Amino acid sequence: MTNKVPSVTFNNGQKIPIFGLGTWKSKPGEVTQAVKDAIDAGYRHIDCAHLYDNEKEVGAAIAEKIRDGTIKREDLFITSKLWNTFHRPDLVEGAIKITLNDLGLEYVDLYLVHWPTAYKEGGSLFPEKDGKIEFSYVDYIDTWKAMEKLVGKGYTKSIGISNFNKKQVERILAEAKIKPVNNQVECHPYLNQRKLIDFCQAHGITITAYSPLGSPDRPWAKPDDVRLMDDSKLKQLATKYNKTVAQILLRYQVQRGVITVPKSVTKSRIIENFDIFNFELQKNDMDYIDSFDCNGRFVPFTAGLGHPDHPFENDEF
Ligand SMILES: NC(=O)C1=CN([C@@H]2O[C@H](COP(=O)(O)OP(=O)(O)OC[C@H]3O[C@@H](n4cnc5c(N)ncnc54)[C@H](OP(=O)(O)O)[C@@H]3O)[C@@H](O)[C@H]2O)C=CC1
Ligand SMILES: CC(=O)C(C)=O
Repeated sequence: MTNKVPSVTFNNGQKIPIFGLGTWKSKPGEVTQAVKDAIDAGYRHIDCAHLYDNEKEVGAAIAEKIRDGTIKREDLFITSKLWNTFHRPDLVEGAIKITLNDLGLEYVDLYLVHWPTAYKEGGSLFPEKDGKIEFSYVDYIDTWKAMEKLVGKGYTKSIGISNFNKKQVERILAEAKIKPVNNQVECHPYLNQRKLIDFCQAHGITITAYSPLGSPDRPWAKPDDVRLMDDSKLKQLATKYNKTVAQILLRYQVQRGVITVPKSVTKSRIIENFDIFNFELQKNDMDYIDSFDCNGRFVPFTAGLGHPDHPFENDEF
């Protein structure tokens, strides 16, 4: 295995390792060990969010790996995300301070607006009334202006967006003093996001692929749902390259210049997923994988359905 992870350069000159560890659904009791295992394996990029309810335990791993001399803070790239209940501009600084306090850090490297859709502020992360999510209608442009202030205050090196569609990215670009550096979106062969990637990259916005393995542990998965990692065409490619399906899926992203953050709490898989920098998919196989696109979303964001800013309801991409 090689520890040489290429990086991608943002429009502000900051570099992000093209490969990192996802932490959604990683239980507080297992994520500290997973992050330590990942750092020991060579990962230097961890993808976090207030929503994941485990930032304290991620922070404990970071602190331990700094304490034992494996890494310095500046060797790491830490991303976190502003949750939907904190979109009101006066809540944004408080939200990042909670995250920084939980992670035990003075700054994050990248802070993303998690979704363009605001929820009712103040209480539960999924505020509900009569079985429906209670929305708020804060314009994400106003949220973005508050995000911009976080950079000047040193709480984050860069700011970006997540789950924003083309029209929403265009609106941000038209208003921004600081351009987003990154749009983190679901991306894998069944939803290859070619159009959104081309659009964002043309405007200097990098893409991070979330759920690159098809998120088999997503809470709403049903037993007979399609499983990306069971795809027979991907299995054939894995055999051809003497790699696993997961490694083919991850290599596909990094080879097209897309940052990716697979989640695992299993040490052997954490090591396996990282072992993708010593082989190359042939151009015809990259094109073949591109042809699997079928607008297949594993994270449809039903908790935002009906919100005027829902990113997947009305627009082509
Ligand atoms: N911005 C956003 O809105 C979103 C961001 N994300 C981010 O992206 C990350 C990754 O996406 P996520 O949805 O978690 O799903 P992934 O596609 O990364 O899949 C994770 C699942 O795959 C399993 N797995 C990992 N490696 C292997 C392997 N080599 N072989 C077989 N199974 C494997 C894991 O199991 P195990 O852990 O048991 O090993 C887990 O069940 C998230 O954790 C989060 O950080 C995700 C969704 C939305
Ligand atoms: C996992 C995640 O980031 C969601 C559902 O917003």
